[in-house]
Amino acid sequence: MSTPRLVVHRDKELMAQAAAARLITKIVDAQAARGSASVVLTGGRNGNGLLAALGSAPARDAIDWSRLDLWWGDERFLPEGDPERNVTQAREALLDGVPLDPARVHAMPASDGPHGSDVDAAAAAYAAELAAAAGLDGHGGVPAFDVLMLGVGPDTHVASLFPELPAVRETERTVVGVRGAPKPPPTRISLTLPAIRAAREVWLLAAGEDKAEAAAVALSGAGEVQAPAAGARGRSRTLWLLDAAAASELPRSLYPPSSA
Ligand SMILES: O=C(O)[C@H](O)[C@@H](O)[C@H](O)[C@H](O)COP(=O)(O)O
Repeated sequence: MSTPRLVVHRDKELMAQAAAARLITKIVDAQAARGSASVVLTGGRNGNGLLAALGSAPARDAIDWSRLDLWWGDERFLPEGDPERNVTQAREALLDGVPLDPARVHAMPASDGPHGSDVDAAAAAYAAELAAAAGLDGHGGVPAFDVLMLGVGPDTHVASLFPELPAVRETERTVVGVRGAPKPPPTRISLTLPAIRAAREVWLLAAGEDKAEAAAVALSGAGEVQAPAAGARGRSRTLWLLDAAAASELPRSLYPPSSA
């Protein structure tokens, strides 16, 4: 697993804009190299802020939207179209404004979909969809994601993997149902750490004072069960994209030289 590298930006707006520019370049390079790109989106304010920044980026249409596969790291298990669903918020922030191939937008099942209220069946269906798309360069039953993005919770959760809860301890399955999540709504679907760690690159987004303690804990050697963000590593790169407020409690030794 790759060692986390940090980039600290002045504020959360600049972090979102810089992360969006970074994502555009990553997608364009992947499409040039392999003909398509595969990205895992995250819910939350930082994740949606990045999508909104991408939508207003001058270079956004350097991306061939028709050759982009989008997946989700987690989803709130709510009815289709619920404003609290991550896919609903992503559509509003960006997706409805760009010419994606609908067949390549892989939303996680809703609670009024074919699996009804059975969140475990819905999670298993998404795992099967990932496995079917894994292909020859897939890894551990999921596609070789070019970038997997994760917002970081104040308690160090990523996706819907919360400290000490069963989902963060999962070592076999790639997708699980989550009940009793401390962040509402309580029922969710989430990629597991094995699925997250199959990604080529994992980018963790942490902006705001309320993430300072989580960043410091996750980057200071905490275990992944106590601090799930600590276990979110990419096969070739792990990048923490922070603003100064979220980086304010990091040990000075962890600060990247450029932001000293
Ligand atoms: O479904 C969700 O709620 C998200 O996927 C969750 O993991 C989020 O990314 C973090 O809680 C950070 O959220 P903020 O960026 O809003 O702080």
